[in-house]
Amino acid sequence: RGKCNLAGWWQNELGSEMLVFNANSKGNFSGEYYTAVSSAQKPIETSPLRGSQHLDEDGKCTFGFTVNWSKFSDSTTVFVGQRFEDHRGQEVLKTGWLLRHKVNSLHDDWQATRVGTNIFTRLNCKEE
Ligand SMILES: O=C1C=CC(=NNc2ccccc2C(=O)O)C=C1
Repeated sequence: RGKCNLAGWWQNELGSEMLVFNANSKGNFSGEYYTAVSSAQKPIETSPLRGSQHLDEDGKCTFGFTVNWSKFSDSTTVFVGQRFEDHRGQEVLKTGWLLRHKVNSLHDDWQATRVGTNIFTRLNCKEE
């Protein structure tokens, strides 16, 4: 597992957490996303994520992954980004995302996709 190992626990600035499993030899990985964002205070449930990363050895791999918010709402978020180490050597995932929520008619398609950015940092307190 080279320097670009994304496996483990991450947290974004919204307080959402995700557990990423080890990528296979093709760079494909899966994981579980625990959103801090949900209208109703539903019990924290996990949403599945699936993604793909580059396995370059310099530790600055690019990646993308999709979160299916199946349990919460008929919507999907795709994240795309890159791993960096900051000046303190802390790992950071700089990402952009698109959130698509289901709309009932083609006429509403214009308002169905939101865009934003997220920064994920490692959650060291959690074990595997
Ligand atoms: O039912 C839902 C629907 C959409 C959601 N979007 N979360 C996000 C969308 C973009 C970036 C981060 C998050 C997050 O949850 O951290 C979460 C639960």
